[in-house]
Amino acid sequence: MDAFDRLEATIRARRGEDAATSYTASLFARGRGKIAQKLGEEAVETVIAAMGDDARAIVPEAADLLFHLCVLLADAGLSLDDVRAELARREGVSGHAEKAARPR
Ligand SMILES: N=c1c2ncn([C@@H]3O[C@H](COP(=O)(O)OP(=O)(O)OP(=O)(O)O)[C@@H](O)[C@H]3O)c2ncn1[C@@H]1O[C@H](COP(=O)(O)O)[C@@H](O)[C@H]1O
Repeated sequence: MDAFDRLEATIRARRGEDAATSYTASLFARGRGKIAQKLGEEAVETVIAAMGDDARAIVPEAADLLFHLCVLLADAGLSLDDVRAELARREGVSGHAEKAARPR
C-alpha cells in the first residue's frame, strides 16, 4: 500500500468523525462546495509557488493540492483507482493526437 492508498483510507475513515478534531471531517461536514473551493485555493497557491525562484517551495503546495483532491474524490464517491484507470486508458496516446481526434 503506497502513501496515496494510506491517505485515501484515512480520508474515508474520517467521514462522520468529529470535525473539531479532524480537519478532513470538517471538510466533509462543510460539503462539496467548500472542498472544491479549498482545492481551487491550493491550486492557486501551487501556481504562485511555481512562479517563484525556489522550486522546492512547490512541494508542500502540491501536497496540499493532492490532499484536497483526494478529499474531493472521496466526497464524490470516487477513488484513486478511478483516476489510475483513466490514466492507464490514456497511456501511450499523445495529448496532441487525443485532442485532434475530438469531435468538432
Ligand atoms: N495530508 C493532509 C493535509 N494536507 C493539508 N492539510 C490541511 O489542509 C489545511 C489547509 O490549510 P489552509 O491554511 O489553506 O486552510 P485553513 O485556512 O485552515 O482553512 P480555511 O479556514 O481556509 O477553510 C490545513 O489545515 C492543513 O493542515 C492536511 N490535513 C490532513 N492531511 C492528512 O489527513 C490525515 C487526517 O487528518 P485529520 O482529518 O485532520 O485528522 C492526516 O494525518 C494527514 O495524513
